[in-house]
Amino acid sequence: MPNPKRNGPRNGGERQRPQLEAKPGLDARMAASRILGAVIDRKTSLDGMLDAEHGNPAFTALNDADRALVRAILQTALRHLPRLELILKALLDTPLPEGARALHHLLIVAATQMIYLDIPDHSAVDLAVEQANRDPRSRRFAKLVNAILRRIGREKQELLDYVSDVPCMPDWFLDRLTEIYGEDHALAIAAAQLEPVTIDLTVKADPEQWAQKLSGRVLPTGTVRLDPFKGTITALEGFDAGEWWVQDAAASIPAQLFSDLDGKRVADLCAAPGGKTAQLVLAGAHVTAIEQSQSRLRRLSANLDRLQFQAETRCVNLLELEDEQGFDAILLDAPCSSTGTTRRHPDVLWTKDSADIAKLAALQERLLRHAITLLKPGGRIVFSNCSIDPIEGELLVDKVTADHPELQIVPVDPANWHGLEEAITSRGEFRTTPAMLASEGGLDGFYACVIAKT
Ligand SMILES: C[S@@+](CC[C@H](N)C(=O)[O-])C[C@H]1O[C@@H](n2cnc3c(N)ncnc32)[C@H](O)[C@@H]1O
Repeated sequence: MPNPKRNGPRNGGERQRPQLEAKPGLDARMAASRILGAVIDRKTSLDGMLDAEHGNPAFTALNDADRALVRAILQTALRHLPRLELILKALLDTPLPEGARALHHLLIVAATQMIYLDIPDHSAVDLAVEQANRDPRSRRFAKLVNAILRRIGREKQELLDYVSDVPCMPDWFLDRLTEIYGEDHALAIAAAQLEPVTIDLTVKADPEQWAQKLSGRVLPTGTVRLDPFKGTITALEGFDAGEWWVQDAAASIPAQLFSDLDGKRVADLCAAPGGKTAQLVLAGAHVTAIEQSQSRLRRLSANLDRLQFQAETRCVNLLELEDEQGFDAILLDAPCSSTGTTRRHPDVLWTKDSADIAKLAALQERLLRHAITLLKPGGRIVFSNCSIDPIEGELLVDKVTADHPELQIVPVDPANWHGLEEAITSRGEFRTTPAMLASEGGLDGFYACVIAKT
């Protein structure tokens, strides 16, 4: 047999590639495996890789239906990762070779489809075996892939029962939550993030009427929570007319913690994509929206345009912002670990660790200390973020207020928050976790605190 590599291409220099038969759905599964690998092994955040224009090339090359499939596979796989890994471990006589990461990801993707996404077993198995055969790193394991996945098909229910009590979080995070909230609450948070994701709207006016029109209900935050529906959000009544915007119930709390904002000069310091800017404008404030990312600021402006809202926008690093006049009120919704949003962003727990949380807390402390210098005496600042670790919330506020006798926490009045009393701390801060408002389907984890400057 001649060695094609040594002899080189024969027809005028053009290399002949074997034509691989196109298999519907195979490209999507290969993209899902590759992106899963980037999340787990290289700690790359999912959002960027699933961006329609600038995302991972394996994703952007897909049609809309395949993109939706990849999203569903990845969200589901990352939500259930510890259970899926335990199932694979139970089915393997010996562990996979350490470097066989492509094989591991391929098996997780196929198992996700068979166990959690109701894809017919034969189709998932065929495609996974084909995928293994097409990848030189996994080819020699094609028979193993076939055997393991067929067993999953046969023993699905037993396997699900076997892992049903396993919390779907990395150990370091579950340990940290247990330390903060106690074991029961920590396990409730782990369970809550497996619940179906809810869609919440903040409406300009009349939530009851919008809840009726769009088939939803009004939550204690005034948010309209939609019943599960098929279709696209942008096709719903009121979207084009700018009557509402999508915003998780918890994310709507911080901007509601100011008292009268009418006519006040208010800074929204980490503003994009602008959900809270819109609330401040709606409350009658003259808003200056500060955001350091040009592309995110463009998104904020587009969102405000749709809502027919106006705000001054400035693309600047908050740490370099100066303002002689001073603001009457400031909202600082700081960049954080986002550990309260794992229902929607399950990759967070696999791409961040405790060192990231500490780094982000240090950044937030600098941002808060600078924000205080921009506030007029007599003004109020609301500090918030979507982390559920007090290092980024309660403890950080303690540290900063301890150095500033002119700052005091203004307690939130539980009487104004019927149904959410459990989310108000003894000091009067807001502290939601995904395990709260359980009868309504939960909400994101958030921290928010009102601080007055004398
Ligand atoms: C948690 S998001 C804000 C969400 C926003 N408040 C909302 O409700 O739609 C944090 C934002 O802060 C921006 N950011 C981070 N560091 C910043 C800085 N030093 N100066 C200005 N903006 C910053 C990020 O680009 C990001 O858009």
